[in-house]
Amino acid sequence: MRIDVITIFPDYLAPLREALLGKAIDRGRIQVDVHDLRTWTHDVHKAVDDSPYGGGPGMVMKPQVWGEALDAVCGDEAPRLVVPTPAGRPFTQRDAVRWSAEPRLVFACGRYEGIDQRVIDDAAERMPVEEVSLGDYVLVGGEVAVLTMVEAVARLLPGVLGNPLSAEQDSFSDGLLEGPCYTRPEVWRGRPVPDVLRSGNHAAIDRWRRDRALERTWYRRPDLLAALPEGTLTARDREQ
Ligand SMILES: N#Cc1c(-c2ccc3ccn(Cc4ccc(CN5CCCC5)cc4)c3c2)n[nH]c1N
Repeated sequence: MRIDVITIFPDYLAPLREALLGKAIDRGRIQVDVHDLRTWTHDVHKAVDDSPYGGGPGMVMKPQVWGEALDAVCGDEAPRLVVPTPAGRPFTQRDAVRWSAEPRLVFACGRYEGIDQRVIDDAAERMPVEEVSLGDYVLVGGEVAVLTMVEAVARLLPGVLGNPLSAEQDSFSDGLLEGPCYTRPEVWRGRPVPDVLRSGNHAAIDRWRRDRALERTWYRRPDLLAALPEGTLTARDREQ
C-alpha cells in the first residue's frame, strides 16, 4: 500500500516512521510519503489560508493551494482521499478494514477552520472522497487524526504486525470490547491472576474471556451490544 499525507506540519507525521510501522516501511510493505502543502504556494509568504466568506472565527485553507497539491500527489490515479474533519462521519474499525484493501490512500490534513469545501467537491469528481471524524472532541488540525487512521489501517496489512492473530482478536472485530489481560507475576501487590487463566483449560479460558468481554461491553459500550448482528449472542451469552 502507498500512503500519501499532505500537511503544513510534516514533522507531525514523524511518529509514522517509528516502531512496527517504521519497520514495515523500511521493509517496503508500506510506502509513506509526507508532503508539505506549502510546496504548492507561489507567494513569498507561502500563504495557505485566508479569511472566511460570510465572516466567522478563524481562517480557511485556500482552494488553489490544495487543488494544486492534490493534482500533483494524485496524478492520473484516483486514490481514496480521506479528509479528517470534526464534521465528518465517525471513523470506525470497519473503515480501517475497508481502507486496508486499497492500493493507495491520500490523507489531507486541514488546519485553521478547515479546507475550502470546493476542494473536496472538486476532488470528488475524480476520486472517492471520505470526510471522517475521530470522535466527538475538537482537535487543532487533521494530523493527529491521520496518525491514528494510518496506524489503524497499517496494522491490518500483512507483515506489519508481529502477531497477525492479534488483529483478528481486536476489540470491535467480533463486535465486543476485549476483556482484561494479565501477565507475570502470578500475584502483584496482593492481586492474583484469575485462576482460570492458569488452569490450562482452554475451553474454560475462552468462556471466561467472552464473559468478561460481554460484561465490559455491557457496562462501557451498550451501544455495541445493541448493534450486534442478529444471532451473534448465544443463549449462554444472554445469561451473563
Ligand atoms: N478527524 C478529526 C477531528 C478534528 C479536526 C480534523 C481536522 C481539522 C482541520 C482543522 N481543524 C480544527 C478545527 C476545529 C474546530 C472546528 C469547528 N469550528 C470551530 C468554531 C466553529 C466551528 C473546525 C476546525 C480540524 C479538526 N477535530 N476533532 C476531530 N475528531
